[in-house]
Amino acid sequence: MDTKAVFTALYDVCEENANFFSGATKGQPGDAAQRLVDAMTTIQEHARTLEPVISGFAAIYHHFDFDPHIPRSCLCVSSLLKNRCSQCIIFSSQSSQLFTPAIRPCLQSIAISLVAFGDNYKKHQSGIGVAASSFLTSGKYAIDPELRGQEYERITQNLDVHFWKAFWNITETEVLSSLVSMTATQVKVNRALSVPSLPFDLPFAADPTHMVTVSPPAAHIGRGPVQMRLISYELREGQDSEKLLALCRSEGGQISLSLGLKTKRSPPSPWLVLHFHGGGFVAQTSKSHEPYLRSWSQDLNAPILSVDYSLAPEAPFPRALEECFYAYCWAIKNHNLLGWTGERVCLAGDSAGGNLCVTVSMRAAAHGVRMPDGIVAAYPATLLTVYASPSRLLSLMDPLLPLSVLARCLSAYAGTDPHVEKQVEKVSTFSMVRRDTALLLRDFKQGASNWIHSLLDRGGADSVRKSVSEASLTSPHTDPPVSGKASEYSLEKGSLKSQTCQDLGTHTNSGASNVQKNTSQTANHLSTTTVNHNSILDITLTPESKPEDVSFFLCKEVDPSVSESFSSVAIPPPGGEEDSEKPQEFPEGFEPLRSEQLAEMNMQSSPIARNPYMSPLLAPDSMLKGLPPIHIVACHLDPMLDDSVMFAKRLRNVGQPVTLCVVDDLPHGFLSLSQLSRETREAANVCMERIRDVFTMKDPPPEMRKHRKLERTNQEPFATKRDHTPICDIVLLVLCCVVSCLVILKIVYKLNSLFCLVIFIMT
Ligand SMILES: CCCCCCCC/C=C\CCCCCCCC(=O)O[C@H]1CC[C@@]2(C)C(=CC[C@H]3[C@@H]4CC[C@H]([C@H](C)CCCC(C)C)[C@@]4(C)CC[C@@H]32)C1
Repeated sequence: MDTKAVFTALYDVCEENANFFSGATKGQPGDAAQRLVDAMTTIQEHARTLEPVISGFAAIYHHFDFDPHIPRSCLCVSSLLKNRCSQCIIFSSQSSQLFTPAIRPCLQSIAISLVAFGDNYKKHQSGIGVAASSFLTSGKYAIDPELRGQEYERITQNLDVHFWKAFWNITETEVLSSLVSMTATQVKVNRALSVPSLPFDLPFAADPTHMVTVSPPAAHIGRGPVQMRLISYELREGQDSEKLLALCRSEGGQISLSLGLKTKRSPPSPWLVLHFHGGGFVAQTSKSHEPYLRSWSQDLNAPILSVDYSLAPEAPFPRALEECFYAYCWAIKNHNLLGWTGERVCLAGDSAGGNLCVTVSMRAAAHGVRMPDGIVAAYPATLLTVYASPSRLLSLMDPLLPLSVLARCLSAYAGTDPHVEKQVEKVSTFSMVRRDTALLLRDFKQGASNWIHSLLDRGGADSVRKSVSEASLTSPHTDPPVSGKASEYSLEKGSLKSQTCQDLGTHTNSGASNVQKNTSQTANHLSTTTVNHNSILDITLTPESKPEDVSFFLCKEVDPSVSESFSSVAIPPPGGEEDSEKPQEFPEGFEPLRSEQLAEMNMQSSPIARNPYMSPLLAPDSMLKGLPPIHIVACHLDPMLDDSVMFAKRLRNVGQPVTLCVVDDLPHGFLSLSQLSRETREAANVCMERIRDVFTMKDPPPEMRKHRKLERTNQEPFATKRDHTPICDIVLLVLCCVVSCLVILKIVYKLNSLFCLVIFIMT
């Protein structure tokens, strides 16, 4: 990268903008324009102090490349800096400018929905009330980006994981899920299953005459059925068997099997996709991911079994892993019920689900059962520790997955979330919609008056905002942890420790690794380590354990080739001895811009996050060697892109078949947006093609080890499907209709009462 050119371009952009806003072209600058001019000058000053530091880094960037053809996110970040950073810093609400134009409106709509939802979160008792009120309040956020930015900041920094759970599950409400269903591919089989957790045997892969017992999930929340969903475009033999029907769970009256009596049964498919959904380990279900799963099922002509694993913070690590592994083994054992011959199975998942694909395979290897035939992981989370990387810096302005939210998901999954201790009344949007609709009109009135108030009076908007902030201060969600709870945390952690160790293996220490060595140094008195040649468990679960003082160290270990270059740059390891005393120093003259919002954010990840079953990027070579071929489909604007590149490099270095595809200009989570634009649909199709490769490939050819990069072209390379109507338009249309109907109903109701009164008086 030509750092000099980048900085020159940045100075020019700032200069141009400053000249423009300083009124060189049109009269006197106003207050807002003056702020922009000042911001441009500040950016220029900061850039001047940063230039030498970045030039130093530029000399070693290439050590982090997967290979020279895949531009690293360093480059992406700097090109963003060059082109758009000034815009983003100033217009926080415009961070969606980073993304491909087609999905910008969707991201903006999601951001508006988020702030409106945050505004009404906990204020209303009925689900429809929250929805209607959010819809009304969204008006003020749509027209006022600055207000939106402020509210977005308040929400992302202060609201806890239960808020994110509620918002991320919003598409599971009946209204939205029916809408999504209507626009998605229609499938013959869509069944929610509840598999009782009982131990069973599977053949030992190396010697099928021996059996391995698969124990049911037990960590944290005890034994309970494992939930999954079977999706199949065609009805296949076995899928309507008595045995499978007995496992069906009801989904609030929804028809889960749409077939007539005469529906033809196709023979079982030789392929099965076992899917683990994303959602930060804390939210979403197979239902939220149905749209793209249904279309994959059609295009791949294969059944898909998607696992609804238990979610954090109620069920932290390793519960989800245990359930997904159990579901994997159950599917192998019961292939005839799924319309699958048992031939090829591909694990597929996005984000948190990508993590589970890898860790389930690691577990299958550790247990000696059959391995999956391949893994397709979309923007997977492979390193769940807190350390900075260029792509992670993107999360500072990622509209879908901001840094504070990542940190919350992490502590929820690691079992260190303080909010889980409290009996929080959860806002389950799904159940709320059924509540008394009498609350609706009250909420509706309140929302409408807030909105009108905010439109008529800007001061009014401020007071609404203030009352929201005050409410959030007193809300149980944002209370700081009570000190008296500390002992309870350690108790809980203690139990987690024993469960995890017992469950994830009782190996002997036969291959000490550096990872283990380092973590033991960190918290020597309470660490529990069981290590053998193919598994490491290092669980240090103490409230006293130090923060991430080894993360930098681990970074170097992940890729030893970079350690020398790294040490030649003077970066102090985070949390080092000197560091813990002094605050972080910045280059001379550099004054970081600070948010006025007080954040309640825990940036210290528990040492459990370094367990390879949680952060597969930290697994020793021996554990990676047993994995099946892995196809990673990452994207440019993903905070976890660097982790994916490093993971792919590690796999390649140990001789594992791996492909890495980086999709341009799309955000983390593009699969969930696949119905919204051509670009996201193409990217989803790339994932599907990788799954097809797993099914059709005989042995991984040498070129598997090479990367592939998807360039966006003007032709439609994956034009297998018709264009869908953009779902957000439909959502908006339907919401408009619902609100208009309600208004009409109310008017009719009032007129009716008036009419009755008149009749009464007349008679
Ligand atoms: C300086 C850098 C320091 C970095 C320190 C980082 C520390 C933490 C490191 C690692 C921790 C990793 C933790 C776990 C990672 C999990 C990743 C992970 O699984 O992330 C997923 C979380 C859910 C989500 C955001 C996502 C994808 C798609 C999103 C969905 C798209 C549409 C959906 C809307 C609700 C639709 C609304 C429609 C409306 C009515 C208009 C939306 C937004 C729901 C949420 C998902 C990614």
